[in-house]
Amino acid sequence: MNPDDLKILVHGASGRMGRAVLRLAGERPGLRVVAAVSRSGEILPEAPEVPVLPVARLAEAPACDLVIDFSLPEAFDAALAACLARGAGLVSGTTGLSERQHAALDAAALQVPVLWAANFSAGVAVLHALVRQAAAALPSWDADIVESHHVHKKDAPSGTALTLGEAVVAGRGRAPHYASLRAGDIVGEHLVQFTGQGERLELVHRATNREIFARGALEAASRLARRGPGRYDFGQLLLADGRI
Ligand SMILES: NC(=O)C1=CN([C@@H]2O[C@H](COP(=O)(O)OP(=O)(O)OC[C@H]3O[C@@H](n4cnc5c(N)ncnc54)[C@H](OP(=O)(O)O)[C@@H]3O)[C@@H](O)[C@H]2O)C=CC1
Ligand SMILES: O=C(O)C1=N[C@H](C(=O)O)C[C@H](O)C1
Repeated sequence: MNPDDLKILVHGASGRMGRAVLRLAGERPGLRVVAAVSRSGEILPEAPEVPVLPVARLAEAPACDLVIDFSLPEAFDAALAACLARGAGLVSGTTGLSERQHAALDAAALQVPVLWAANFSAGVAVLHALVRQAAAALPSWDADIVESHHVHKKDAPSGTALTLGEAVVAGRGRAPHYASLRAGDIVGEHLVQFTGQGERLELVHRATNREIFARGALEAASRLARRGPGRYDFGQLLLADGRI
């Protein structure tokens, strides 16, 4: 893969995130969307010059270096298969994946670079470390994670809530409780709350524009271009020198 001319296929292109990726990809030098895949195969106004294939014709998509996937669990297997068939890397933000699908990501990482992240925002990348630190310092306090999203979101708890829950477990060995709210057009909010006797610690992240996730995924794609096969972590890739 040529890191100065990275050829990208966008999977789940007609969705909220797919369209944001198409809209913003043009801003990034060294990166080119060569095709998009959606269920209908209709040309998308965000990138009218990009050929769009219906999912049934994914195999006909042109060669690419990386697939950026924001779809749904039922569509995800096809995106991963397309990567393996082309020797292309994968940047995926699809949440609600099954254990089998996470195992398939591990297996694919033996052949191609793979980066799956439940959240491509810089703030949540930092929040993980804070949550782990708080959980380790407050092992006897109650831990709860409350996530709020728009009414169209299908999975609950959100992928971010679950990975923040993993940080809680890493810190104190016990899982938190989860609560999910679906309301209006909330882009994505996560509250991690530690409650003791007479005091409460709250760590909150609020996304107010989903373009931050699209920018994060494009940034991940650019950074993955210089890497070989393996499983990569968004936080580690982004915070390689400890800061954004
Ligand atoms: N990691 C992160 O930072 C973020 C992750 N997400 C996650 O990204 C995913 C997409 O979110 P969002 O864009 O809001 O969702 P949308 O529902 O808007 O988009 C989903 C996309 O997947 C396509 N799709 C659905 N079912 C199938 C199928 N059976 N076969 C092929 N394609 C299919 C849809 O096509 P069609 O238009 O035809 O329905 C659409 O293009 C979700 O899992 C969400 O949780 C979201 C934001 C940030
Ligand atoms: O579906 C969404 O919108 C979002 N999904 C991700 C998740 O499940 O955590 C990330 C973000 O919160 C938006």
